[in-house]
Amino acid sequence: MENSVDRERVAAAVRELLSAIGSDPDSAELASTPFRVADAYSEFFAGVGQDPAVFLTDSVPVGDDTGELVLLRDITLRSVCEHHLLPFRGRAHIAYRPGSRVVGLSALPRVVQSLAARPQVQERLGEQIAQTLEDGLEPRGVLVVLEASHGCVSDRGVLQAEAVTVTVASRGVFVDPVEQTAVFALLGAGASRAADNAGNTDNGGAVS
Ligand SMILES: Nc1nc2c(ncn2[C@@H]2O[C@H](COP(=O)(O)OP(=O)(O)OP(=O)(O)O)[C@@H](O)[C@H]2O)c(=O)[nH]1
Ligand SMILES: [Zn+2]
Repeated sequence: MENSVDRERVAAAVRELLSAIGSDPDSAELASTPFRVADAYSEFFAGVGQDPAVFLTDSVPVGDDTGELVLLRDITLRSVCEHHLLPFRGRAHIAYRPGSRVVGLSALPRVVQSLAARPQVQERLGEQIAQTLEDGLEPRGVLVVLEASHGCVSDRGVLQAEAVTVTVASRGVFVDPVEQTAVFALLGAGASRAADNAGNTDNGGAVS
């Protein structure tokens, strides 16, 4: 997949950043840093300009007797907050009840990874994952639970190293809090935090 990150420009910006903080970008110790950071940014922002729908094109029809819950829990989540360009990381849980189509399980983490690899806020990321699945699979319902620790909350500012942000995004049948509860029960302890924070709207709740 094409990567839109311009490594040369990132490296030049990092040289400028190093100068701005009073370091010498030409010192032997920092000589490789600009391109190392550029390589890291190429990973962090590989999803910019990508269409995550491409990962759902191989969905397959299923019979009429489906519609029962599919849950892929504990998907590794790594993104970058758009406010501070610091990482936030944790887990994504995706539940859906199929309509007439299901998708290979690996497609779900690929959608997460694509949408996470761009400057994000957690609430929008969850909503975008839910909407991508809604549009691509036309399921009876989708529920996306994200749990993440934010570097900008843990390592600077309020310095809350233990704080975990839980967000919920729902579509279709999972807008109903009763339907959500069944998924939270399967998710166990992490899910009870989600349930506490979910509220009863289709946009879910968020606590930083
Ligand atoms: N809702 C939400 N807020 C976020 C997310 N990531 C970071 N933030 C918050 O965005 C806010 C940015 O606030 P600002 O006042 O503009 O920035 P700041 O002065 O660095 O804020 P502090 O972190 O409080 O020092 C902070 O409260 C962050 O905790 C996110 O994914 N969702
Ligand atoms: Zn931040």
